[in-house]
Amino acid sequence: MIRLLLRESRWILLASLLTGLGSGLGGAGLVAVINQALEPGAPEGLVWVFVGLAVWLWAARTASAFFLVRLGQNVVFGLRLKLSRQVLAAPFARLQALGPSRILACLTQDITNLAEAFRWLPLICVNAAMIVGCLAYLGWLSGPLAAMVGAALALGIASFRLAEARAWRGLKLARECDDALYGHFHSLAHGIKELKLHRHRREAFLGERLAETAARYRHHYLTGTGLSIVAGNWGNSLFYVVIGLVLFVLPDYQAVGSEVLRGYCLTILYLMSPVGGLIESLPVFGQAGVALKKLEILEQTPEEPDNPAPLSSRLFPKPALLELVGVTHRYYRGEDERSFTLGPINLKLQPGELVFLVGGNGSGKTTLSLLLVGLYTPEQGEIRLGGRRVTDANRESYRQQFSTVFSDFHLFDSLLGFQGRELDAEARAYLTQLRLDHKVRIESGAFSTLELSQGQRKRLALLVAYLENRPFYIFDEWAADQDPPFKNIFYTEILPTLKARGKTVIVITHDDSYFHVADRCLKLEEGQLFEMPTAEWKQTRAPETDTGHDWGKTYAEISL
Ligand SMILES: Nc1ncnc2c1ncn2[C@@H]1O[C@H](COP(=O)(O)OP(=O)(O)OP(=O)(O)O)[C@@H](O)[C@H]1O
Repeated sequence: MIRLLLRESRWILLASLLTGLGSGLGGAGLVAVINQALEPGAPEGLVWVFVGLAVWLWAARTASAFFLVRLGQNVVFGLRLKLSRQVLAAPFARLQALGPSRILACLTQDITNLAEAFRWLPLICVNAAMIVGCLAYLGWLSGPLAAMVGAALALGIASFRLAEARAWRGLKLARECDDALYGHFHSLAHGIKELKLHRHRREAFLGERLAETAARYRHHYLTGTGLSIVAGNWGNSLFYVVIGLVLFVLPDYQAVGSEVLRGYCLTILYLMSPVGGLIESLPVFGQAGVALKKLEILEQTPEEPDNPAPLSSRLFPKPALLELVGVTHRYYRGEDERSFTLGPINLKLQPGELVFLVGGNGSGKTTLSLLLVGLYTPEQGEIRLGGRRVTDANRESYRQQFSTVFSDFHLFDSLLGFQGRELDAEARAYLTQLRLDHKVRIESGAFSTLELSQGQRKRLALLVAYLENRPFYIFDEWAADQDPPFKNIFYTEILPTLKARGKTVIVITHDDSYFHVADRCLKLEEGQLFEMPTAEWKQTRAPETDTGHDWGKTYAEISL
């Protein structure tokens, strides 16, 4: 963590450490002054030294705390952005393997634990400086007495180190439970309907899952922090042993004189507060250490090369032929489970082609679409666009050729990443066409609401895809949530219009009554891709539906 701090801003750190040290030494000086004031015949001007030291202590403590809190927040801010960037730069398959719960736990819990440690950091510095100052004063009072206190401190530290490994293990196990807890909270938030409607399921979820994991967390956390507290307090109590020894057991030390003994006892009692503060902070730092280790999972995730080329200098020609040559993708799972392999896939998609992709559940349609858009990297074979091979160096640019609405799409509350003065007007025209104008308004690129039905949300996602205006479109079962009139509009107006604009459109669908709309129908069976014979799908007829709509005309009017 210190390395992290140093990297962020070594000058603020240095300033805060110096002021922390100053405040600690000021505290020790204050004890010396108090001790002197208690002696008969204390010098007259001592009161001004006392006032000066008190003011200095206040100023140094405030400055040190201010510097370190600021530094801590800088680090937390930097870490939040850095880790979010790292998540965005990690390969999609790796993020899928990590799972959302682990990523969320890192981005929230671990950063919070680090922030908590930074909150404690100023106190640690002040306390450490105070301990050093008090020890120096003790040394000045009596060398042998200071050696005894030093020995008690060393014994305390050694016993803490003995317990530390087990304490660390407890905190680490507690942190592992965090990942599972986030998974349960995710189920709680997203499965609320299913849990409310089924009493036994709800009780099993609460009792067997959530409570069990939360109890495991509590057990490991208490083991971790409990050991730190016991070992730390044992170290602190050693000071009483030292005071008792000197006052009642070792007569030689009584020979040093009552003033020295009083100063000695006073300083030790004063010393116990900073030592106690240090002990209290140890579990917090233990947790921060565990958090840093966990964050390494994200930090060590390989990054995809970022291609900063502006969109105007696209690497791929338009319109372009998209080719998949011997492309495969495999999901690796546990030894005992059957793994799924897609491909080898050989496929050519011409510009302006409208292609339907069909197949049973689990046949590999979504996997193929993830390969097509460049979110998965082919394990074997290659993808070519306009004759140019897609590689790590140009994959980022390649992905910018696709507009998608996946079945698990996400809607942002505004048109992020879009520019242009006509944006609102264009978006509003589409809202009207998508029959959403009575539900959603768009102001400065922001949607007034996302509280919509699933079918309406999908229409909004379609609107975003339209505005993107890219050469390739992929819709994953888009029409599944649409009412019959709008399903008809989608297949008979929206898709042909996109085709007419020269877009290559891939539609994953089970709507066999609309297959005739397509130029080609591809079928996936257990990861193998076939071209369906035209006779099998060209005869299909759409159900009679009056839409009262002319999408093609509107689309042309809005003119992307
Ligand atoms: N992230 C993953 N990890 C491991 N296996 C996966 C993963 N995603 C999908 N699979 C497996 O790959 C196979 C193909 O899945 P895919 O989602 O591509 O099918 P699909 O044709 O889109 O199915 P559906 O019509 O149900 O959406 C399935 O057997 C599935 O179990």
